[in-house]
Amino acid sequence: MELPVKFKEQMKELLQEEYEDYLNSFDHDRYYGLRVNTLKISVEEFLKISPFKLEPIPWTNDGFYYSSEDKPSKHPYYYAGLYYLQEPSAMLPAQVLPVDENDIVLDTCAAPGGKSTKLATKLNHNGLLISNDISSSRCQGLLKNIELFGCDNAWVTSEDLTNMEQHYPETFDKILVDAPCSGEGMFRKEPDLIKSWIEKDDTFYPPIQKNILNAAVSMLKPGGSIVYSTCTFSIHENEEVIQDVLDKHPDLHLVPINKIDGMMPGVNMKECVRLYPHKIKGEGHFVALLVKDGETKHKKIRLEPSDRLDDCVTDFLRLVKLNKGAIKIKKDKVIWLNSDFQAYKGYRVLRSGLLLGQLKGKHFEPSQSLALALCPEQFKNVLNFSIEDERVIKYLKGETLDVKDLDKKTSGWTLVCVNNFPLGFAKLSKGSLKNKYAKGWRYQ
Ligand SMILES: C[S@@+](CC[C@H](N)C(=O)[O-])C[C@H]1O[C@@H](n2cnc3c(N)ncnc32)[C@H](O)[C@@H]1O
Repeated sequence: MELPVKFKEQMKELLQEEYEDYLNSFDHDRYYGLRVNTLKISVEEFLKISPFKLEPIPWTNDGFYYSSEDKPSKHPYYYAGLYYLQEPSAMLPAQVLPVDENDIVLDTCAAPGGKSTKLATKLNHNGLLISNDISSSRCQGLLKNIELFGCDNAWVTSEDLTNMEQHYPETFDKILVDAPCSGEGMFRKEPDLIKSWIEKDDTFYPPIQKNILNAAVSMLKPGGSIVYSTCTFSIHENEEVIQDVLDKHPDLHLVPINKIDGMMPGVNMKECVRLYPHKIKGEGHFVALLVKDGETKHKKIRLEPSDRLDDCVTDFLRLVKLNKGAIKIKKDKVIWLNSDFQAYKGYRVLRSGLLLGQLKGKHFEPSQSLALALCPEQFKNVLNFSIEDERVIKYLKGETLDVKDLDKKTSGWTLVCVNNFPLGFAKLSKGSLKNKYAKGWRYQ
């Protein structure tokens, strides 16, 4: 891999005698990481059923290295949302943010959802997660990952963060800013980033990062915490951005992040963490944790009453045991809400809570997101395949299946599971399974 001369000079100045070790890290393959979805399964239970050989990632409680020969994205457990595939160093920022279960959390630059899905596991179905990203195309992937993970307490929104600032002063208990950056830390994993690094000089990202972080800080409640992270080494995009926000907000201070073996402090900012590929088993990253002076208070949630529901929705809901919340109709969509968070006019909201399903004329079709947010005990009719059953992949491909050997009696809406983990819905009739697995989610 040919690194740009200017980049090499910068790294030499930054790393001094360690520079050669850094260059040698390019001779080593990148590392592959998987993070267990503790909304669906404990780490302990996952390790018992894991089809892959896993080795713990030292800085997370739920992350593991897997081998490049394994293909976890092709396994039915991936389709059941049991894990997220994430570069190991990228697991650190959300791990560091101290989320409490009833917090209102904002993930400012969230797509495709690596860190949001971790924040959702920390909330454990409580509180509220606002997962936002300026790019509406990247938000489609974010939405799918939020749904696959079975998050029922998340909003997915697509807004320039600096537009949100004036509408939500001191609103969020915890905020993550995983800022857009020049990506120097990912050159080994994604060599294509080198091209865009050459095109943009080092004055491009810092003003964007400073604007995003300062906007985020103004939306943070007193007593709240904020994590700023990038996957780059540039001091202009890391320590200088932190210094700028500290200068502008005297009520903000840095909190030291525990350094595990191989983690380095920030440059003249010992509280922060720098991850280098020659020091740890992962790619390059920077993480800072900041706290705003004061005391956070959780306000009591006042849910609006549910809307009047069509008979077809009421009939379907007799099959489901939902947790406490309000059911709202938005055009043809039926949504379950557990928060009283309000959107301002013009705020682009892709999802506000859990999509239960859609009205199609006089019929109600339950959604893929509902199936993934349930556990089998919450649905009346369940059809469970064993992990070895070849019909699992056929179901994920959208095929109609003969299931007489498993169930001859059930008719109507059925939750299809693998090893008791929901995959999607089907309609059963006399042992024949009419597939309702969402088209855009199918196995390829
Ligand atoms: C490093 S990526 C985020 C990765 C994500 N946090 C994850 O873990 O999967 C940075 C993101 O910032 C978004 N972004 C850039 N400028 C933004 C802005 N002004 N407001 C909100 N999001 C922005 C980009 O679209 C991009 O998806």
